[in-house]
Amino acid sequence: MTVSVPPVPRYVPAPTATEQLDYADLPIVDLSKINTPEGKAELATTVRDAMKDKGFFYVINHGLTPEQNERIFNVANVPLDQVSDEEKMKFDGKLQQTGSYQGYKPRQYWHVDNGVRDQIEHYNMNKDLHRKGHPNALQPYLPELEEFIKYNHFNILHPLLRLLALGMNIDEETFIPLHNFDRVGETFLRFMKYHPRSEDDEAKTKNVWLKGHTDFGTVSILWSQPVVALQILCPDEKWRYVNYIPNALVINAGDALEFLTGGFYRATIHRVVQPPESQRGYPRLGVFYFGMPDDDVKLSPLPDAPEWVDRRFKNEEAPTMGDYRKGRIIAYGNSETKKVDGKETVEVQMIGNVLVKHYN
Ligand SMILES: O=C(O)CCC(=O)C(=O)O
Ligand SMILES: [Fe+2]
Repeated sequence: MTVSVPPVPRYVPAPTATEQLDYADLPIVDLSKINTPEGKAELATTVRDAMKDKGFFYVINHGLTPEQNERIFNVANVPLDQVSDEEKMKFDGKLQQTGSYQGYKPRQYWHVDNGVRDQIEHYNMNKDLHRKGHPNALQPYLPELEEFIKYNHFNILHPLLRLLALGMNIDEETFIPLHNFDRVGETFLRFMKYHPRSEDDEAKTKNVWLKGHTDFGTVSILWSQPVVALQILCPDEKWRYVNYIPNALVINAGDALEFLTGGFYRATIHRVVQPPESQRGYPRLGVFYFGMPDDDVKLSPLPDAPEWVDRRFKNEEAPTMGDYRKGRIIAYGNSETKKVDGKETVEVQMIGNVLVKHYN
């Protein structure tokens, strides 16, 4: 980091889980290999296969040190822990009115299941940090957050988008102009805290903290943290845990990448459940960078994309990223979903012309 780093209270996460759990077997991508032509070619194949076969993979050697990682989790805790409820209300993002993730999402904003509402709080910052104001406690950290956002954008998101394009045998720059840093778009940084829940809530939701969903952008970057609770829906229809690798990133594709590539890459379904016994009673703090195309990008398959097998809409009906993300954000956890015949656990809703599924 080149900016000054003022002191920050330490965030101590839960201890590592002691249980043997059913973990998804996910590939590990060493991003430092991208710096040579041979390494880059090798990574393009690895990333393509990982995304197509598993839908999720880890990234290591992304260039930030374990100390920088620890620092960002300390800073992430500030807007959640060091800001009064009154000030939080002032910076409420009112997502379901604005269709935009900027500001706070308070607890109990979404319906999970059987009348139970969520216990998740987050603070979201647009890639352009200066588009909105921020709580007082966060002010000293804005310069380093700006650096962190740029790091995620240019040193992680863009390189991954290049590898994903190379993996399709198309021009490696294909996705880059769609993910401009300076254009209007929703790509954002999220600090997210899951608070422990009552036994009653766990029973009524069958331990589901965040319902199964696909992300709506192109590439989601999760900064790995120790509380094991994220699960992915595997091809054999079993939910498996994503394991914790210190200072790794967990990467997955969202709807916009599926739409732009005509289904070459598919958005992966994932959810968050109650952590195992050894980590119960602890909060779960997460740091995420959600990449998505600029608002005006039309999400129809690119000219170079292969024939779309499980087509989600006609090309001429493709939404723009702006309209699609607004629709998804406004509807999430708030509007009616319909159970799919014969499948108790799958619910659907229409976002414009796009059928979206939710899973329990
Ligand atoms: O908390 C996690 O690990 C995943 C969160 C998530 O899926 C999301 O915010 O879209
Ligand atoms: Fe997600």
